Order: sequence, then C-alpha cells, then structure tokens
Amino acid sequence: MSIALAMVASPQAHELRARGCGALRDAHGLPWVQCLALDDSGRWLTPDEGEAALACDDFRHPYAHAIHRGKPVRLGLGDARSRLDHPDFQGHVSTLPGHLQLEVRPLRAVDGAREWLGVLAFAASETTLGELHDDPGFAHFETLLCHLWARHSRHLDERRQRARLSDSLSKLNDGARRESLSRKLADDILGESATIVSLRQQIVRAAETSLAVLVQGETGSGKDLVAHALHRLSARAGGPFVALNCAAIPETLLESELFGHARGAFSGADKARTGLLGEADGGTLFLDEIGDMPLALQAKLLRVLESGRYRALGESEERRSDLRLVAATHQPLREHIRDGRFRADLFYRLSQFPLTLSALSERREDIAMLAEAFVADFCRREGRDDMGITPAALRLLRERDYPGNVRELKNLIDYACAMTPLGDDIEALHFMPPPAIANQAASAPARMDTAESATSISDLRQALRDYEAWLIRERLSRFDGNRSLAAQSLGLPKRTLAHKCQQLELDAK
Ligand SMILES: Nc1ncnc2c1ncn2[C@@H]1O[C@H](COP(=O)(O)OP(=O)(O)OP(=O)(O)O)[C@@H](O)[C@H]1O
Repeated sequence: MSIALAMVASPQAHELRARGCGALRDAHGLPWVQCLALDDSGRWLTPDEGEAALACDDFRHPYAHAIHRGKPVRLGLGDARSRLDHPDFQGHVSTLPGHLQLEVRPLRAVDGAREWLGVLAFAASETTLGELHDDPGFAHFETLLCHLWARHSRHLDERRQRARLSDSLSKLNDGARRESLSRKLADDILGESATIVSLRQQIVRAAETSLAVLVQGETGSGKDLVAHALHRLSARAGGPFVALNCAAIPETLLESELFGHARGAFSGADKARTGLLGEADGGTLFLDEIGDMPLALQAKLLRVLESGRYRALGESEERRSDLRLVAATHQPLREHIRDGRFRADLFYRLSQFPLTLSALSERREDIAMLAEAFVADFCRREGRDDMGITPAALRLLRERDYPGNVRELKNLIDYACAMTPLGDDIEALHFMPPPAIANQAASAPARMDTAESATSISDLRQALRDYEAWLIRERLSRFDGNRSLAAQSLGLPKRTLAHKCQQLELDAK
C-alpha cells in the first residue's frame, strides 16, 4: 500500500518511474532496475538517468526485442554481454555479475492513446525472478505503473496540445492585429501595388521591434513618411520623434548637434546643449541622408548604437540614451562602403531591419490613386470644391517619368489644381507650365543685369540673397526636387546646397 501511495503521489512521469524502480529494488532486493520511456516519435527509448537514447529498431539491445515482440524477454546476462554488442546497452549492464538473468518487460498503456509506454528492465537471480513472478503484488504493481504512467503521458499530451492551441491562437490574433494595423497605415502610405502592400506589412513588423531600421529609396519616394509611421506604430509612440538631416548641417556642427555640448566647449558655445541623442531618449531618432555623415562621426555613432552611451563635447561624464534609430538614404551605401566613404560595420548595425522603397516608375499602378488623393488634399487645403481628373490627364500622369518620385507627382498635381478653373476637372494641358511663366523663369537672371533693375537695388546683400534663392528654386524645380542634380548643376556640394536651402528658408526637398 505504501508503494502504491508513493507512486500515486508522483507529480511527474519520471518521478513515478524512479519511485517504482526503487520500490521494486527494495522489496525484492533486485540489484538493477531501470525504466526506459518511449519518446513521442515512437522510435527512441530513453533512460531517465540522462543516458543516451536507444533506437527501437536496433536489435543489438534486448529492449528493441521486447517492444517488437510485445512480450517480456528474458536472457542470461553473460550471454547478453557476449552476444549483444550495443555499446549503450553494455554500459547499462557491464558491472552486473554474469550469472544473473535480465528481464525486459514492455509496458503498454492500459487506457491511454499511446500503445507502448516503454520498458521495465531488471536483473536478478533465477530464484528471485521466480519469487517475483509468484508474488501477486508484482502484477498489481505493473498494472498500477502502467496506469499512472499513461495518465501522466495523457496530461502531458493535453498540456502540449493546449500550449500549441494557445500558441496558434495568439499567432492568429497577432496576424489579425498586424493586418488591421497595416490596413490603417494605408491611409497615410497610399498605394495598392504589391511592393507598397508588402512595405506596409514590413513597417508593422519592424515597429514591433526595437531594431535599427535603414530605409533606402530614391529621393521623394516616401522615406520620411516611413520613418514617422515606424515611430507612430512603435511602443515609443508616446516618446519624442527627433529628426536630423545629416546633409543639411555643416560638418563642423553635426557632432555638437547630435551629441550636445557643455557650456564653453568651443568658441560660440555660450550655453550647454542637450543634443539630439539626448532629446530622443525614450523615442525615435531619425537620421535622414545618413550617407552624408562624415566618417569620423560614423565611428562615434556606431559606439552609441553598440553601448547606448555617449559623451557630449567638452564633458567628461558619459550620458545614456534609450532610443530607436531610423536612418534613411537615397545613396547607394554599398558602393560608398567599397569607396571607403561609409563604414561597413555601421551599415550592418543600421540595417538590422532594412526597408527598401521602390521608385514610383516601378509601381505605376499606384499613380492614379496617389493623384486623386493629392487633388483631394489640395481642395481641402485651399478650400476648393472637389475636382476630378480627366482620363487623358491620368494617362499622361501614368506615362511620364518621375525622377522626383511621389514628391514630384504631388507638386505636379498641386500645380495643375491651381491652374484648373473653378468647376472644371484637371486636364492634360493643366500640367504644362504656361509659356509666359516658363519664359519669365528663363529670363529672370538676365533681367538682374539690366540698368532698370540695378537702380532699384538698395541693399546689395538682400539682392544677392534674393538672386541666390531664385536660382536655387529654379534649379530644384528644373530637377524635380532632386537635390543631388540641382547641387551638381550649380557646382556645389550637396551639403552646401542643403544648408543654403535651410538658411534661405527654401523647401530643401
Ligand atoms: N506612398 C505615399 N503615399 C502618400 N504620400 C506619399 C507617399 N510616398 C511619398 N509621399 C509624399 O511624397 C512627398 C515626399 O515624401 P518623403 O519626404 O517621405 O520622401 P523622401 O524619400 O524622404 O525624400 P528625400 O529623399 O528627398 O528626403 C511627401 O509629401 C509625402 O507625403
């Protein structure tokens, strides 16, 4: 009765087997008793002592014979040692005297779903084995062992099934939640092309993590939009979103802008400044045009990303900032790595979750939807009645090139909306600049030279600033907002152009 109680009280199958083996050893003075459990695949028998599993179809050990026959197997140990050359089995019985008998009994689940549970193996003298079999308590013991073992296995199966069920339910919920987020995102990141649908799904995935995201894509393709969406959907949405355009800040100021500085750290630093790394603590730092970051600063940024620590200029104390970094570029960073202009280690650290935006010309099917949304935006902004777009105008939009991508399309639509008379729909002709404006644009620099305009100038600096602003605006518009091309055409580094745009309060984009 005490054996039965101890077995019933076993919380787990392996304890049940250990208590059963112990009881058998003690009650009958057996020198060696062991249980081996059949695994879920039904192919391996595993001892509880953490020894190696033995294959059920390897007939070099007697456990396989017992399972396959479905009946107990008995053999002399001396014989077993010389005939059966399975190393693990030999390991089990190597220290036992050769005159003993080995009995292996397959154990079957009485009421469980699993047919075979495993085997019970023990060694004893022939006399002891005889006594054991004559003892009616042994048969009860074996029945109880099988019954309890099967119950444990059943519970384990149920637990696993429940875990699998709850796992797949939570995956299903996750899937539904992600699907609904990515549908919501479609209100901001418009488009139904396969690449945009997949982009929205990736944004939702990336937002769930704190991985650094590198957004790559041509100018005007929506990188800024993606960075904002990542922040909004992330757990950091309640924290700050801090953006820095690395191309728009002179190299010398970039470091203090990012890292901050102590008062008096350099000439002109009359006040201490936190720096954007500190400002972004608890939120997202968006580094646009990361390809323009100087090499020395790249190394420092890498250190911040690796350690979360940084030191402001002129300070000895390290600061910490817990931020998620989103970086963006339209430049081919891999080429820059080959040319030694961008650090490979930083590139890999930034692109823990890479996102690539396709050019608008690769998803022309989105053009009509974008155009209609931009027309509606214009009407809302300008308080105008809704207007449509004629099929011919839409055809023109679908067919033209877009080096400036979605931004270019948006500007084009804004212009056409402004050119469309009240109550009319936008027609193809409304996308063409009127000759008067084109001519005026072409002749403006020349007019600056005329005596008439020269006499009206009373502030040379202002006049030069106006001329510069006009010229930059003209180039940006000529190259559809592409800063690299505009800068190139004016013989300026792109960073300088971006800086000038900021100073002159021009839309740098
Ligand atoms: N899929 C889109 N749906 C709606 N608007 C879009 C989409 N993609 C871009 N836009 C709009 O196009 C304009 C340019 O987008 P954005 O500034 O995000 O481009 P960018 O890739 O960051 O450009 P740059 O490389 O010049 O910084 C913005 O007005 C933006 O709202």
